[in-house]
Amino acid sequence: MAATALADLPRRRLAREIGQTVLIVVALTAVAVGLWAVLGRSGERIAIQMCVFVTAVVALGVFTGNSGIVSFGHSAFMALGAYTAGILALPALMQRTALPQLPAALAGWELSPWVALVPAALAGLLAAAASGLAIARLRGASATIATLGLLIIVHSVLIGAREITRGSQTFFGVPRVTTFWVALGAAVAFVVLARLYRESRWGLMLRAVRDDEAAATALGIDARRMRYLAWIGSGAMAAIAGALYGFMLGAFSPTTFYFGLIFSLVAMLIIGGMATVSGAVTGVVLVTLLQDGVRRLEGGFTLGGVELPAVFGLTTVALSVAILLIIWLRPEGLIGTREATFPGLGRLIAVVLPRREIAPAAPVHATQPLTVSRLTKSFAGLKAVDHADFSVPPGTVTGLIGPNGAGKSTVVNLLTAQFLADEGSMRFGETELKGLPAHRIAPLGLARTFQNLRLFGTLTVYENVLVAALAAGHSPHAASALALREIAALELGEVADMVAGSLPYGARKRLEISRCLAQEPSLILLDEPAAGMNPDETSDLADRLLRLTEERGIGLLLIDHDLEFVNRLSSSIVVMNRGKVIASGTPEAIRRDPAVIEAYIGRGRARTRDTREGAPA
Ligand SMILES: Nc1ncnc2c1ncn2[C@@H]1O[C@H](COP(=O)(O)OP(=O)(O)OP(=O)(O)O)[C@@H](O)[C@H]1O
Repeated sequence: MAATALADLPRRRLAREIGQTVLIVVALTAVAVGLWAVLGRSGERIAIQMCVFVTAVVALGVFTGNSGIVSFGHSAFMALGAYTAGILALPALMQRTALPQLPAALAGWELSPWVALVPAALAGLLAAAASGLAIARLRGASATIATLGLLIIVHSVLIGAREITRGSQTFFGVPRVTTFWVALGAAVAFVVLARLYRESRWGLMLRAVRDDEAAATALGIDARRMRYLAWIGSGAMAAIAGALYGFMLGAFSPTTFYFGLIFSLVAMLIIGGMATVSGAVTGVVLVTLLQDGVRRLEGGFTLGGVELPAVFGLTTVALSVAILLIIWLRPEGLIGTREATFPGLGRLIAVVLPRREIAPAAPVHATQPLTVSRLTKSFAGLKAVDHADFSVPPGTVTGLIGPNGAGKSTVVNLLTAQFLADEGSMRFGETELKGLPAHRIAPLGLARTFQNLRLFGTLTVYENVLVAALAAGHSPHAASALALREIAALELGEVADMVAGSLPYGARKRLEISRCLAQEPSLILLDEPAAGMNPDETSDLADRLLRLTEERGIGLLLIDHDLEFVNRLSSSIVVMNRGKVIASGTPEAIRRDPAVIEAYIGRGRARTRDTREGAPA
């Protein structure tokens, strides 16, 4: 991709995003209006329920889709929203009849249903803010189980608080104001909100955390905070969806918002594809149509003259079969991991959007040395790093070599707080790194790559680099210009719009370095950047790294088994063996050091990759 085409990428991406949102809104409106037009009154009812469920599933997707954590707690937020809005909007006479013992603070408000949506959202927000303190700390199955706990707790509280909710009895008399246009308007508003969030700085960072939490944290992204923000936002949105559902039903009980509801909502999200807003909407539309179709057959029907009996629960069976089929045939859901798109529309919108410029590279003027003293880390008695001492002068390339298992990667993992050090200190300039949480390391100017590539697999090359620049605190405009610069620097322009997970190996390796550079670090810890590369690729990488360090003054701590590569780049080399630093000095001095020769060859390792590729001899 030529530089001009690369500079055009953010504009095309923004146009595509706008096109995607327009496509969802138009498709949803067409289905809703179509149902009403074709089926009349019953179609209108189905369309209203479909749109209310779109608000609920889109709200659920804001957390579940972007964090990858399935939540069963969102119907609890819906219940809180429905009861809060219902109580406050209940006509006074009805309130006295249905809830004679309602506490004075809640009685007699008789709010307009639209005004009642505000306290409903607040109730969801507060409940999410409180429960999120625990849930945002968790990930995977433990987080999902915690959300299940939330659902059970809220359900029990609603049943227990009889004076406020009528307990397990039906809560009735709620004004039925969720009309077709209200439901459609809310669904469209939620779609736009969810799309804005997904493509925002916070949404992109949470998706990076979802794809690889360790890599995101190494960029300075606070994973818990990102999950917490999404949980709160989606909790408030789910409460509004719940209030609209209550205003649609007019009467409900705690059971309305229990397992049955959340099972349907999660099923819709899984069927459509939970990673995207278009997936959430597709899931709701398809499941609504499926359920409605099957419900018509539930009471029995005649097929080719044969009378088939009524089958109770056929809709639930159909939904379960649909989920099983999707999980089996297309685990990422019908829409997949990329938002549904309409290419022509994106190109049209691109014409009116401004172009971004590629930012010029500025030297970083690294001034902070890295000083490691008496650093120690044991794993179950094995001293992976044993009182290691070395330093990396600012703006220089220092090699860190040693045989397999010497402790090199563990040093990098200690420096970036992936592991906690047992003893010793690691100072970067004036700052002690020991004790800092992982996401506080990158902002100091310390970036890293991983021995086993850790990219954000569902994000594009551009988004991988963009999220690094955003995490470094740049404005969206500056981050975009920076991302383009680093993509061009590593010659990734051709693949800039491709999903990182689909790149060839060499390009992935370069992308990891490009992502580091977008943070404008003063020191990069490169863990085996040339591993798996052929000699031509390795020599090409060495040229690039030399250019980067010379032109920009960035320092490198370079780990690699290819000693020719390390020798070519490094002004000094630190050698580790069995956790200890056994030598340090210039490449020439290291090559002649008897302890180093012993470590590499003395133990009969002459045929290892290290020695083949130019071990000190
Ligand atoms: N998370 C862990 N749990 C237990 N042991 C570990 C862990 N990480 C590393 N080790 C052990 O610590 C020692 C040092 O490993 P480390 O990966 O740091 O070595 P290395 O020099 O980077 O090796 P290589 O060049 O093969 O990557 C090894 O014996 C390894 O098995």
